Amino acid sequence: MAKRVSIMDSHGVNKKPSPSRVRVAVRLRPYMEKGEDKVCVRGLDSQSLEIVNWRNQLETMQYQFDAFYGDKATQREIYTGSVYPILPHLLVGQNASVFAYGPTGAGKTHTMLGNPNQPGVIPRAVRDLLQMTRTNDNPDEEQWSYSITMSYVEIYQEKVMDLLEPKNKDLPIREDKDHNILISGVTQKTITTFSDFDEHFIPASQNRTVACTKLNDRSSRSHAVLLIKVQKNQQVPPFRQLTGKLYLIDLAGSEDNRRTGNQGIRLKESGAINSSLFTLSKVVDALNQGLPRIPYRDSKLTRLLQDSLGGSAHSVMITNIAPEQKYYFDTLTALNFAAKSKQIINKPFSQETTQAPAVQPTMKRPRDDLENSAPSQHFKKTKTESTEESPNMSKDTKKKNLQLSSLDPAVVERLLKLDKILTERGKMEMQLLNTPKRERMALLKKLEESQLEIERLKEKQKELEEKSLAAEAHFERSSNSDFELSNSSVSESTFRAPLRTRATSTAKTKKVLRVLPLQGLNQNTKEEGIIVVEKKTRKTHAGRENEPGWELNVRTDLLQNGREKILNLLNNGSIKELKSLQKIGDKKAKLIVGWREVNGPFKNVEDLGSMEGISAKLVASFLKANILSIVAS
Ligand SMILES: Nc1ncnc2c1ncn2[C@@H]1O[C@H](COP(=O)(O)OP(=O)(O)OP(=O)(O)O)[C@@H](O)[C@H]1O
Repeated sequence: MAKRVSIMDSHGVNKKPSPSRVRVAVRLRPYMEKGEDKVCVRGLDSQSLEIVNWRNQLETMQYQFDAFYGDKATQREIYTGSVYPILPHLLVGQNASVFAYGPTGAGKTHTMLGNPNQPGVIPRAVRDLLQMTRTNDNPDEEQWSYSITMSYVEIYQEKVMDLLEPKNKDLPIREDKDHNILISGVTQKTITTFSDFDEHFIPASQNRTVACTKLNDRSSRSHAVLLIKVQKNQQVPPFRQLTGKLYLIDLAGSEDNRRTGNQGIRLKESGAINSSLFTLSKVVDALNQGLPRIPYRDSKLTRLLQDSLGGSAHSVMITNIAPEQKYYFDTLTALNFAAKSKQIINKPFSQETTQAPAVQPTMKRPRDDLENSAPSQHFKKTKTESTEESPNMSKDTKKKNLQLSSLDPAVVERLLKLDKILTERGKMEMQLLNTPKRERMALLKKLEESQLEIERLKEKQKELEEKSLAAEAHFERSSNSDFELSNSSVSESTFRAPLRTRATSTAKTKKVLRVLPLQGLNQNTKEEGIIVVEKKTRKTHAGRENEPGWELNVRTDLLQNGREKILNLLNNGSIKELKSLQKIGDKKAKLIVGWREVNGPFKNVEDLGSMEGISAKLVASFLKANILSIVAS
C-alpha cells in the first residue's frame, strides 16, 4: 500500500518550509497597432522598464521585476528563463503554478499556449515533464516510478467547468485532511506521451469560452486552468508516494469596460473576471508582503490555487503588457499589480522620443526599429539628458536645449512645469519651449506672480490655522465643544464646514466659538482662500432655532484644486501616500489600490462610493476632511 507523503515531508525534512514569494516576470508584446498609436512603455534592462507618467509627462515611472522580457523575446526565452527552473520541484512532490496575467489582448494566450510555430509555456512544460520522468540518471531514482495525469478546467463566472468533459459543470472545490485542494469529480487523463496530451488538450481547448470584444477578436472570457499531476511511486518498501501539482493558467484579461464596450452578458462576465483577478491580486500581495492572512477563499480561482500559490509552492506570474498608448491605463494597472518596486524618475518619456529624430520612428512602428536593438540599447539612445547634444539632434532641438541650459535650473524646472500645464489646458498653440524670449519672460513673470500669490495664501492660511487652533483650545477648555463637519453636499460650489457646538447645552443659545481676528476679513473678497462666517440662525420646521456657530467657506477654485489633488492621489498614490489622506487607514488604502488596479483610474472622487464598504456619506465626509486639510496646507 502506497504511503502518501505530505508536501512538507517531501524532502525528508519534517519542518514547515518558509513561504515562497510569487516571482513576477513581465512580457511586453510587440507593437501591433495597424493605425498610428504612440508607444507608452519600453524596457530598460532584463529586470526593469519605464512608462510615461500620465500625471506629469516630465517624469517616467520605472518598475522593477524578477524578469522583464522585451518585445523581441522569444517563447523559448520566457520558458527557459521563468518556467523551466520550477519543474524539478514537481518531481519531489512540491506544487507549482504559472499564470499569465494582464489586460485583454496583451498576449497571455500567446505566452501560455502559443501556436505550432511558436509553442508557448504549456506545450513546452508538458513535453519537458514527460521527458524528465522518463530519464532516470540518478540510481536512487530507480526504485521509483512516475505517472502523469492532466485535468483541464475553466473558471467561468465563478463556476468550475470541466473542459475535458463539458457536461461536468460547476464542480465543487474541496480540501482534504492534509490540506490538499481537490476538484471533486473532475476528469483526469493519464498521459505518457506528448501525443496523448495533444489528443485530450486540443479538443478541450475548443470548449473554452471565448468571445469577440472590441479589443480582441478571440478574447478569453474565463480562466483556463490546466492541471498536470506528477505522481511518484516508490516501488520498494515503504512504498512512499509523492504528488506534485503544476497549474498552468491562462487568466482572463483584466478589463476596463469603458474601453471594451462590453454590455449584457459580456459585462457580467467581465464583473466576475475583474473580481476574481482582484482577489488574486490581494492574494499575491499578501503573500509577497508576508501577511498572516491570505484571502484564498474569496474567489474560486484563488481557492483552487490555495495549495499551489504561496506556502511551499513555486509560483510565477507572467504579466503581459502591450506597448500601444491605447492600452496605457490597462498597462499601468497591470504593472502596479505586478510591481515589487516603482520609482518616479524626473525624465520625460514622450519629450525625449520626439526630440531625438533617430528614435522618432519607434513612435509609429516600434517593431521596425525596436526589434533591431535591445531594449537597453534603445533606452540608451533616449536616455540622453535634454541638455546633452547628440549628433542626430535637429537644429531646433539643439537650440531649445541651448536656451534651456543657459537658464537657472530652478527656472528650467518651473518652465517645464508651466509648459506642461499650459499644454494640457490647450491654451497655447505653441509650447512654451518654442516661444520667443519676450513671451517666455512674460510667462515666467506670471508664473512667479502665481508662486508669490500661493506663498501669500499659505501664510494667511497658517495664520488662520494658528488662530483657529488657539480658539479651539480655548473653546474646548471653556465650553467642552469641538469642531464637526456638516453633512452638506461637497459638490456645492462653496464648501461649508460648520463649527458647531455639542448638543449638550441645547437649551442655551449662546455662541460658543469666537474667531475674532477673522471677523475683520472682507467676506466678499475673492482673494481669501478660506473665510470663516457666522452661521445664520434659522428656524427649523419644529419652530426651534438651529445651533449657532461658524462656517468655513472655501473658494471654488481652491475647492476644485483640492479635489484634483485628492483624485491624483487616489489614482497614483502608494499605500503610504494614500494613508496620508484623512479617513484612509491601511485597509482602505489597500482597497483603493486594489480597486484601481482592477477598474482603472478613478474618474472622480465620488467613484470611491462604488467600493465595497464605502458609502456616499463616507465619501462626502472624506472629501470635506481632505479638502480642508489640503486647502489649509
Ligand atoms: N509576443 C507575441 N508575438 C507575436 N504575436 C503576439 C505576441 N503576443 C500576442 N500576440 C498576438 O496578439 C494577439 C492577442 O494576443 P492574445 O490572444 O494572446 O491576448 P490575450 O492577452 O490572451 O487576450 P484575452 O485576455 O482577450 O484572451 C494575438 O493575435 C496574438 O497572436
